[in-house]
Amino acid sequence: MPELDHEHVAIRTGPRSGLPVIVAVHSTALGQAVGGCRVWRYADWRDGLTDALRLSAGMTAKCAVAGLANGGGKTVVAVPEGTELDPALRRRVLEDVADAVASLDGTYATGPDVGTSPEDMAVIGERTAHVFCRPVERGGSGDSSPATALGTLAALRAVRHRLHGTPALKGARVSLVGLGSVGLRLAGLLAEEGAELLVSDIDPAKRAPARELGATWTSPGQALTAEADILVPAALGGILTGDVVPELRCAAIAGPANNQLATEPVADLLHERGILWVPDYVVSAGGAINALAVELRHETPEEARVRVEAIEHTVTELLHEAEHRNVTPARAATDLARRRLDAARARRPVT
Ligand SMILES: NC(=O)c1ccc[n+]([C@@H]2O[C@H](COP(=O)([O-])OP(=O)(O)OC[C@H]3O[C@@H](n4cnc5c(N)ncnc54)[C@H](O)[C@@H]3O)[C@@H](O)[C@H]2O)c1
Repeated sequence: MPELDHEHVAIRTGPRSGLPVIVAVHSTALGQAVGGCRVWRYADWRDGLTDALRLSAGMTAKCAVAGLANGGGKTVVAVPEGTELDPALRRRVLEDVADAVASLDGTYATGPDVGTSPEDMAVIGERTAHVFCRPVERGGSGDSSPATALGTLAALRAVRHRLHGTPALKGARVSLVGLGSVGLRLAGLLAEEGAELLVSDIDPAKRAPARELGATWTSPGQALTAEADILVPAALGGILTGDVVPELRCAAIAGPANNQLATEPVADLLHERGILWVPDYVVSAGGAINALAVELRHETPEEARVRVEAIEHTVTELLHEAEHRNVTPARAATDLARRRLDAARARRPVT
């Protein structure tokens, strides 16, 4: 059994909702732990706990590599199969989450994730100040997707530079899987830059906006294995499997979709095939960077934008280090996170 390396894990049956509310604080070595609130269906609440442990550790790495003075945490509400989350129950769930977050005295702040929205964060904000991304009119920084898309664009510039010696994306062949909140915005930014876009989504309604951008529409399966300079996963996780790797015809992969690798060793398979894979948690950090800059540091949108665009520099440095040490960018990223965490722990004596 692996060791528990989380600072604090709180599991309670929500007194109002009766549903399992799990808050995992992985690390506060760099500062207050941050990470979204996932409200999702699980066959067994223990699967929700596994998710919370994994996702909160991922947030620690994300913040550390992005150079943020924050640690990682996550909230999971494990909704049992067959439970209908009507508006009344949803409110009770959010109030239970708010009280669980408040009980941690500011060591952790939550935000939106799969199954929650900025509006939900406003409900949580009625009971605790430790919440990010409420709607702008309710005092938050709102939807994080625009900043996530902008940060992904910055990562793509770094990849393009590494592949072709220029950060300009004009003429770059980009294959994008998933035209949701982030993917569609990113497609728009790439179209403005003059990239050659191949796009896909399981939702046929996304075909019309794709056409408006002048992008070529294809099926998700074909987009995944299309000949391209850069493949951009922007839908759900797990699309890079051991079986898919031999079929890929792209030079690099960089996208915001969480947990793209079906299993960790796929990073090595990609490396062996000479395909550059930039870890998703590095590429997708723009939303968190923006929310923390605006809400914690009270920076202007322009100052926050500069921080988000610095993802280009972060990725450039990572790719440089990976090449220099002949390791995968994934390895270079985890090593960087570990160095920053170790340095922070060494500075902060145990009380
Ligand atoms: N929104 C953010 O700020 C943010 C931040 C960090 C990471 N992410 C990650 O980025 C990804 C996209 O986020 P989003 O907010 O745009 O989500 P979203 O739900 O708005 O969009 C996802 C899109 O993917 C499509 N899709 C689902 N399965 C697909 C498949 N098999 N093939 C092709 N398309 C498929 C959906 O139809 C939808 O259009 C997610 O993995 C998310 O966890 C998002």
